Amino acid sequence: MVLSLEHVDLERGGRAVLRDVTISAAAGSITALLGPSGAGKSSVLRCLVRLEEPHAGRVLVDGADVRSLDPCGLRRRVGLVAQAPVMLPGDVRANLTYAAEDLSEAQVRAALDQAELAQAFLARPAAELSGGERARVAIARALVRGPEALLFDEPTAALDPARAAAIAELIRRLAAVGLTIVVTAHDVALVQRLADRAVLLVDGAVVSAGAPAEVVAGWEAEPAWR
Ligand SMILES: Nc1ncnc2c1ncn2[C@@H]1O[C@H](COP(=O)(O)OP(=O)(O)OP(=O)(O)O)[C@@H](O)[C@H]1O
Repeated sequence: MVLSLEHVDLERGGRAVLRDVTISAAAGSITALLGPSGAGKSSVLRCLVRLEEPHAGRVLVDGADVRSLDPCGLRRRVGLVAQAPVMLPGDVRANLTYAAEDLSEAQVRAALDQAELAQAFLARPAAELSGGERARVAIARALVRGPEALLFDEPTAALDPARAAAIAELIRRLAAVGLTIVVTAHDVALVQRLADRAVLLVDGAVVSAGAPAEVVAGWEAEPAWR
């Protein structure tokens, strides 16, 4: 699935959050959105699943304007893994199937496998999970409907380096099976290790886009952005 924003302007409370943003993420690739806090990275993800409506421009999923798609159908095809995933009371199974009683056992087990969690986790109380395990449950939850793309908001921000590396490898494997991935990050090491392409956003505008090493070098050369 190809995800794109074309000349998107987004405002909140009369303030410009995204300014003429054009981004395209190729099928089966990993695109990293890099930039300072408040640059608009999460807002790009929110536009892609239509949690935000741009004031100008278009958001396209495989060439179709998201406004022409049923929002529930869109969110089945494009999964969002939030920055601080909320675990609901109950066990991991309940966390995977809430508001989705029609899911089959096979779908639940496949999502757990893809998130590289043992099936025994299904019966574990979600409240008892470690940070890394929660991250994987959140990924399984986003995978359970068989999406074509996954959006990650700072997937490794709360994890220690070893767990962060493991989640980065998992994201790589998901792209390798064809999922289109867009990930927001502050962490330049993660961007370089993970992404096929990087986009630097500053104050709501795209400042540079291209090979991760080049985009990161531009970011590091400008201390005011960090
Ligand atoms: N619910 C909201 N209401 C009003 N303004 C908001 C809201 N959420 C975010 N903003 C503002 O929109 C701008 C972009 O926020 P966004 O979360 O997209 O940035 P970000 O680059 O993802 O930042 P971070 O790295 O800190 O998560 C910021 O100035 C932020 O203060």
